[in-house]
Amino acid sequence: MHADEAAADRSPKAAGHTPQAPTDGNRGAHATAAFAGLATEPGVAKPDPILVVDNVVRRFGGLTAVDVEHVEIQRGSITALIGPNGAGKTTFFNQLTGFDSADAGQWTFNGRRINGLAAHKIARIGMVRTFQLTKALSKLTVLENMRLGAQKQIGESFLRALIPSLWRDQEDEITQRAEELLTRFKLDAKRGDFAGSLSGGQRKLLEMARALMVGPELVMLDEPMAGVNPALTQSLLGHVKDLREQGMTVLFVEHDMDMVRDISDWVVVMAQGQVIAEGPPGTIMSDTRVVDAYLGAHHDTPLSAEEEERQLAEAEAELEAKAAQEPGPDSPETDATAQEGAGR
Ligand SMILES: Nc1ncnc2c1ncn2[C@@H]1O[C@H](COP(=O)(O)OP(=O)(O)OP(=O)(O)O)[C@@H](O)[C@H]1O
Repeated sequence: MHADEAAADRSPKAAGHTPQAPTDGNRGAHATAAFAGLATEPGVAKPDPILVVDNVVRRFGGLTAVDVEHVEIQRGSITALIGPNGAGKTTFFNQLTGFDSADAGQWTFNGRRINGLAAHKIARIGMVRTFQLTKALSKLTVLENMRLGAQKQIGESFLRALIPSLWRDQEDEITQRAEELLTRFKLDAKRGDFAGSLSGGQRKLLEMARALMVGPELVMLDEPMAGVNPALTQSLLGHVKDLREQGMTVLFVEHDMDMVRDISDWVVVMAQGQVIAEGPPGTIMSDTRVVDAYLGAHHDTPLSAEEEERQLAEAEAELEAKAAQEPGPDSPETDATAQEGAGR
């Protein structure tokens, strides 16, 4: 069996779930169409959500880092999760993927409740994530990192331990899949290098490739562009779009608004732990709630030309009045000050 197929067999798709993604190679257009006509309000229901989140709360002492009432992530789409620093995006990712325990809330993946499940179990059923700071193990080679990604996420089965041939077959499959992914991400030439020798961007690629080892349905990327040099930016963007083309759903946290505008079908905005807005990228970027959340202030509407003129004239008059009160350059006071300064 082809390694890709093997991985797919482990996914919930093989367990009977049938995603409604089209197969005509234009999933971007289909994703956009899926959002057409939706209200751009926080918590709006999606036509075919893969992830549904309800009332998730995470507190750190007196600080409520996450307090998300309801959010749905549309299957087969690329959804961006944006918000100012400290909005709670990473903490929210940590709750959903089992890397931290929420104080309250429940969420379902493909209709199955997964709150309370351990991170590796969530990964095994098809929901994986990458980290803001890459977790590649620097003293292991690129290939070993890939293989470890699969092993950790697939886990040890009783049957596998009992039947050595089954074990070897799976080892071969894992290596084959790792090699294929490394080729796809143009890291094959680096397979024997220590992960620690890779550039920031290559590490991001390795992390993304490693996440794909389990054949996931939902890929969650935490700031995929952070620390990536411009030469690799396009390549990374291409890989993210490619995930959607292959039928996966992508949810990513990002500060780079060019990337958000370029690749996302839908944008969810968080501020102070809550979802404050949702909508298509074009609409969201001009939403005053979003602008306010980012700039942390309320803004006046732009000044009219007359008002601008009036305020300028007022400021100039004020400056002139101040200058008239101040001593001139030839005054004795100024000379004394100048001599004082020269002696220091
Ligand atoms: N382990 C922790 N202990 C205490 N406070 C924490 C912890 N993790 C996060 N926080 C706090 O929770 C809030 C949300 O942080 P979080 O990192 O989730 O925000 P973010 O939106 O991902 O920010 P950024 O865009 O800067 O990564 C912040 O005020 C942060 O200081």
